[in-house]
Amino acid sequence: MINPSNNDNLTSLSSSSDDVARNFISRGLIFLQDIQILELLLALLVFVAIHSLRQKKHCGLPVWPFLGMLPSLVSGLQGNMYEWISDILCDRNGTFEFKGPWFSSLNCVVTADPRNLEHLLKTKFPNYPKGQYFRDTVGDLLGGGIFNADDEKWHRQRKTASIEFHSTKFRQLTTESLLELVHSRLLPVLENAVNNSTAIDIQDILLRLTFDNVCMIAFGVDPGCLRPGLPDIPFARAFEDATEATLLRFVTPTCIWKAMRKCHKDKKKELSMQSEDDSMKQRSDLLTVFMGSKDENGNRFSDRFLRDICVNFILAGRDTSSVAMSWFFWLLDSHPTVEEKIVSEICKIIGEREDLNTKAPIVFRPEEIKKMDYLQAALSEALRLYPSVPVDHKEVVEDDIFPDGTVLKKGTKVIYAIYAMGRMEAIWGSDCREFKPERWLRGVDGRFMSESAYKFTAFNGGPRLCLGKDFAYYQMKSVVASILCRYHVKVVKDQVVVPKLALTMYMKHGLKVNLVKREESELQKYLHV
Ligand code: HEM
Repeated sequence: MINPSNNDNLTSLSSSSDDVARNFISRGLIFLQDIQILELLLALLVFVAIHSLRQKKHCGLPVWPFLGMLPSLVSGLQGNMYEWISDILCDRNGTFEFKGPWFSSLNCVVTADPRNLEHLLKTKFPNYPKGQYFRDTVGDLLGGGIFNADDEKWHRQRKTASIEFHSTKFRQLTTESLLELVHSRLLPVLENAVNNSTAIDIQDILLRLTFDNVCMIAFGVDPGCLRPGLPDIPFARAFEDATEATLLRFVTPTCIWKAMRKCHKDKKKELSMQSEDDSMKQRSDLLTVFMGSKDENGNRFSDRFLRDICVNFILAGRDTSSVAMSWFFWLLDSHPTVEEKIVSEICKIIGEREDLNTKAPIVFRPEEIKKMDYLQAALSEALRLYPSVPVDHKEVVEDDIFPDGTVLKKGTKVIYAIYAMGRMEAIWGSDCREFKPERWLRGVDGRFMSESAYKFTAFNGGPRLCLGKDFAYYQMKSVVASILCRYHVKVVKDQVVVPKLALTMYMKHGLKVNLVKREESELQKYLHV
């Protein structure tokens, strides 16, 4: 208790009341400071909100101080990124400028305007190379290979590969290897699944098929991914890991290089033996052709460069067509009339055979595959809506202006949104989101008519048009026709189908299907129309 007569007590009373006052003042000051900080934060928030709202009206997307459009990109990444880009591009009449955070190199121009595509892929081709940024990102995996090369380095590879792709020997190799793969490997695996009544992941099976096929074409070696039991192949797994790692820029794909080095050392040994043994069958795979070629100085290509060539070709031809077929089968599941028309076309073509034997298993001939116009239209329509390469990119060398008026500064990155292009009413009309193979057919006899490569950009366009386009169509038509004339492909209930965020548009969860044998009577019905 406090005694008023006691000085000490009084002193202590007065000092404690001073303390209380001091405490009170300092707390008040802290409180005021807190309020000021709060006010400041509130003011900043209001500023940012007003700023972003004003920007939204101005540019289509909010541009946040320091962060640019990053918050919108992050929220776009939560859902379907490609749909998000498509919506913005439709809203912005085909082109928009993405502003990344100030500390990043994400600034770029995104376009889906065919006039701009023609400009950058053809008219001003030298001004739009892949560029340093791309080379730095994927250089560890692609090295100096065709995908990663520009200018003379690209031109040299393109010329050699182009001659090879158009040679009779190469066409023969691709046709024969595909026939073998379909009949000795794909169909037995499918038949096995039918007999065991098991659902299969058709995307996985098709990826295995095209991986084996492209390895046979690129360096004459069959890795055997598509076999009963669907074995895990370390080389294929290493390739997958390395491409995924490249996307994330955490790359050290030594495992691939070791595998590639081994393949091509074996090939060197084989070639040296070949010169000794003339009776050995002549090989016509890409590696053999490049090993026999010389550079502009008359020197043989280095081992490292040959390895890059192989990696690039595998990457180009490995997943693109299998992924396209997977999306195609998924679309077909909900479009039975399209399926009926494809089967009817196949049967009609088979029915024209003079030596038709309805009891023998159907093995398509190359000239029959080429006649399948409706099937080609249906595959093109699937690729229009689900292009295997959903976005691609270039870098601006010198300041330029796009035909739509967009100003481009030297060094700007340009993204062309192939997926979004299939969803632009301005390009394909109001039914652009519908799966309609008929839009590719012309005339009374319904012949397939290709579209401008700057409108339908699934295979790129201009001097860098996909080198494997004809082969890819041939491969996809052979595989699809061989499956559809034997089975109905039914997607399992509750299958979630969404694209994976990667350089190639895989289905994130694969595509589980049940195969149902097609009745003989159904084929007979079409055979006699
Ligand atoms: C549906 C199947 C395919 C699609 C949609 C497709 C699409 C493309 C695209 C978009 C490009 C341009 C890539 C870029 O420059 O960034 C390209 C280039 C290329 N494709 Fe394909 N492709 C397919 C199948 C194939 C196949 C099966 C092969 C080979 C066996 C192949 C070989 C190439 C090559 C070598 C290039 C590089 C051309 C160059 O840069 O000059 N493609 N392809």
